[in-house]
Amino acid sequence: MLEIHHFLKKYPTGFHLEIEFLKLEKGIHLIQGENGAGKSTLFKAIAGIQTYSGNIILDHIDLKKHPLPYRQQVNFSEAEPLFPGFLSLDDLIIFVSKAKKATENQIKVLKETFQVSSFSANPISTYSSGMLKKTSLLLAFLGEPKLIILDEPFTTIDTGSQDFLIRLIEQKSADGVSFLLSTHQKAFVDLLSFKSVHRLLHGTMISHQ
Ligand SMILES: Nc1ncnc2c1ncn2[C@@H]1O[C@H](COP(=O)(O)OP(=O)(O)OP(=O)(O)O)[C@@H](O)[C@H]1O
Repeated sequence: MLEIHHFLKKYPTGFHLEIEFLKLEKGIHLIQGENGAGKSTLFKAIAGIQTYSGNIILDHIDLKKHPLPYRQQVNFSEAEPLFPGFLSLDDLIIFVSKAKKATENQIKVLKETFQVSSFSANPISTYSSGMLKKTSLLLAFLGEPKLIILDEPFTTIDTGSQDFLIRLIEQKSADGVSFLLSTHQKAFVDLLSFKSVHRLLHGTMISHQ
């Protein structure tokens, strides 16, 4: 499904993340690591919003050679999402649905699932942190991605929302969608069945299974 070759990302601060080779088969994958280990850096690169050296390939599509078809297949919810405050979730749904080719029915189901209808027409500047997180998570499920990257998806959302997010991930995974997840919350590691688990340690990746 996803292959990474000769990956290198260096920041001016001196931090560098290096992955010689990584192959992830279809399934749910966990990336662990302490604060600052490089998880978000890796996720942003795989999502196509971070420069890097090397190659990232999803189902034979190289991100650098074919950025548009690649990005059509990969959705990303950031750990701390930022959106223009004057837009509403409904505005973002219209924009992202066009880019990701989401159907009206899918939008309706996702709005019901994430229970966002009470605030989705309001400007994002008025959202609580949980509403903002739901906004980012909902957008990550739009369209027909092959890979959904969820960086710390369980933070700030309430326990009911955490439960339905687990179910949604399992359901989408059963439909053939792969996931790349990070979480500092151990309880969720035990709730999902991971195909592989990897740990980043000072910019180096150690694979456990
Ligand atoms: N834009 C940037 N410019 C310079 N350094 C950065 C930048 N973004 C991240 N870093 C550095 O890269 C390293 C890895 O950061 P990253 O956000 O990828 O870690 P993380 O594993 O996601 O951490 P956390 O668990 O705290 O979210 C850190 O040392 C951080 O300071």
